[in-house]
Amino acid sequence: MAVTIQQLIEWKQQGRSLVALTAWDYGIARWLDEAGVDVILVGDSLAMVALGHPTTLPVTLDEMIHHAVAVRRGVKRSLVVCDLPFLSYQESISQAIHSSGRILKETGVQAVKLEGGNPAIAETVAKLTAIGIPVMGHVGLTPQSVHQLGYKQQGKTEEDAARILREAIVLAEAGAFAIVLEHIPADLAAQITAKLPIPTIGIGAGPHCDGQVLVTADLLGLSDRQPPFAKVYVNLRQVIMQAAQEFAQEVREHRFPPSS
Ligand SMILES: Nc1nc(=O)c2c([nH]1)NC[C@@H]1CN(c3ccc(C(=O)N[C@@H](CCC(=O)O)C(=O)O)cc3)CN21
Ligand SMILES: CC(C)C(=O)C(=O)O
Ligand SMILES: [Mg+2]
Repeated sequence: MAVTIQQLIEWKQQGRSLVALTAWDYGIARWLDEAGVDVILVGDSLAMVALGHPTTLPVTLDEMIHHAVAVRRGVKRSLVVCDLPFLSYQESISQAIHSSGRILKETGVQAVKLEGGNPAIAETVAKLTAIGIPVMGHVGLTPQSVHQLGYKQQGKTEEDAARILREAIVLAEAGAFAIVLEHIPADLAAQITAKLPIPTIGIGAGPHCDGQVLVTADLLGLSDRQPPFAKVYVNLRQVIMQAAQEFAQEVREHRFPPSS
C-alpha cells in the first residue's frame, strides 16, 4: 500500500520511525522502494552526487523535473518528495507556485521541499499548502545558503538554536507536513521534535527525530565528499571499480566474451 502524508503524522503519534533516502534516477528509486523506504526525496544534492557540481546551487528546475520523472517511474509504495532548487521559489510566492505546480504536474511526485524558515518562506509555505500543494520544510544547515553558512553545524549558540526552533514552529503552523532538521545538535532536534505536531526527519541531527534521511550516494559509498554524520553501509565505489577492472582485464586477455 502506498505511503500517504496522513500516515506520516500518525506514525509520529505512534512512535514509528520514518525512513527516508534520496534518489536521482529510476534504478536507485526502484530498489529503495522495494526495500521499503517510506519517503524518497529527489534531493537537490543530486547536483553534487549525480551531476558533479561543487554545490547544490547550479541545478535547475528543469533538471530536477527530469530526475523526478525518472524516480517516480521506479516507485510504487514510497511517498516521493522533490526539492525546489535554488532560486525557483525565493523570488516571489507566484514563482514558488509556478515551480511547485510544474513539479507536481509534470512528475507525479506528491510533495515539494524548500529550505529556510524566515517569514517570507513561511508565507510561501502557507500559500502552497492552501492551494493543495503539500510542503516539507528544511531548517538548520540549509545547503542552498552554503555561501553564508558553509557546511558547519548550525544552532550552536543559544540565539541560533532559538531561531531554528522558532523557524520550525512557524513552518509547522504554516502547514508543512514534515520538516527536515539538518546538522544541528541532538538536544535541539529533540526539543523541536517534542514541540512539533508534525514529524521531524533528521540528517546529522541526532537520534531523537521522528525519522532519519541520508543522501543515498553516501550510504552506498559513491560520493566524493562524505559529511561527518553520514554512514557508508556498502562501498560501491570499490565494487564498481573492481568489476570494471575485472572486465577490462578479461577483454584485454581475450577471455570475454568466451569463444565457445
Ligand atoms: N553527498 C552529500 N551528502 C550530504 O549529506 C549533502 C550533500 N551531498 N550535499 C548537500 C549537503 C551538504 N552537506 C554537508 C556537506 C559537508 C559537511 C561537512 O563536511 N561538515 C564538516 C565541516 C564543514 C566545514 O567547516 O566546511 C563538519 O564538521 O560539520 C556537512 C554537510 C549535507 N548535504
Ligand atoms: C539531504 C536532504 C535532506 C536534501 O535536502 C538533499 O538531498 O538535497
Ligand atoms: Mg536538498
